[in-house]
Amino acid sequence: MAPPTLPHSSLIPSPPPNSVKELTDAASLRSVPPQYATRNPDNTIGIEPIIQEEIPTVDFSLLTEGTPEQRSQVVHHLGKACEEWGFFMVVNHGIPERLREAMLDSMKEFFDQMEEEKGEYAGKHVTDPIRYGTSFNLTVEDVRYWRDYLKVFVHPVFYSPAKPPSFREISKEYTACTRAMGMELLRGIWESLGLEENDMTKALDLHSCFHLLGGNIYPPCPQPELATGLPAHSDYGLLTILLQNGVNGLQVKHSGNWVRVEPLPNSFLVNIGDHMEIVSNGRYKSVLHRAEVNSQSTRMSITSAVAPSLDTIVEPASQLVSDEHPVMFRGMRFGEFLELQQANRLKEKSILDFIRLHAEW
Ligand SMILES: O=C(O)CCC(=O)C(=O)O
Ligand SMILES: [Fe+2]
Repeated sequence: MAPPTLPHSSLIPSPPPNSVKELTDAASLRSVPPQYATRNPDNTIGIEPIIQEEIPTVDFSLLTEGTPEQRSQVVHHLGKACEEWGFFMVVNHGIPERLREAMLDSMKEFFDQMEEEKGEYAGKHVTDPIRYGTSFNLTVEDVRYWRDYLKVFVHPVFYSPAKPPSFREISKEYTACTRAMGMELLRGIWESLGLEENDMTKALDLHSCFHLLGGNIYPPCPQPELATGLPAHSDYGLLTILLQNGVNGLQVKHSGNWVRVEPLPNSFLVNIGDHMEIVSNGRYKSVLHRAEVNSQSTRMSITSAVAPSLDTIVEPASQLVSDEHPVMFRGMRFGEFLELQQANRLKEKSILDFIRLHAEW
């Protein structure tokens, strides 16, 4: 990939910044440093079109408070959204707007701290319960992505950074609400596969489910056409519930095209993760998504990944395996999958492909 043309002063070697925030706060940048130039806008070969399309919407209130007919309709709709998109918007979820705003504000306050303060959590390993960093995994990447992150384990054991002071209480409430929503969605999704709810809780040990709260910040970028917020990847969990700060940038892959996501006000975005693809024996596939950056506004997203317990060996549900649909994946302990995903380059669905036994049907 040809590097972009840079002004002479940018060629003086300097230590790489600790974070994109540090890089962009320090000076008014006119161009992106070479290691962040992950795209070549002149190379149009292989670039897929980006389109606008309506994303499925799920009315959560009908799942929890609807009549039996309404519930079965919404379960059917949910199943279709999982099968055709692996991605949907959730409306009427009942999580107060003040809590969503407070979570975004508190996450912003975390990123606004001095680098030394955040550096306390500069985790080395995926099993560190609080991990602050930049890009995806600097030890295996030779490029940098235009995002900083915070990842916090919030279940089965709840952790929180000590600062900002509001973080603990807000993230506790926020994660309890999103986990409850995630469990309800999982019940509906499981039902849409014709499976018993109890089987799911047992098979995936959901009482001890692994829940990770993530924060992403994508500061304004002087050359957004050269940089990438996050490259195409799937998430490892069962479901990811995403909230953004009103600045768009997420794209999902649908029927071979990239679709720009413009969420409805007050909605959450939900995507299917690799472990749903595994347990459903490939019926509901994890969706590729990526984040682009822009030159105007700081984008932030908060992710809640709900996953099996770390010690569960996840394999396809036996009820979904038949002569016609042979077993698609070998079983793997969820914790091991997580370590593999986090220790390698972020590249599409490469970790899922590692345990795949057959080509997709
Ligand atoms: O910021 C976004 O919209 C996407 C974030 C994401 O895909 C992730 O954290 O895995
Ligand atoms: Fe993701």
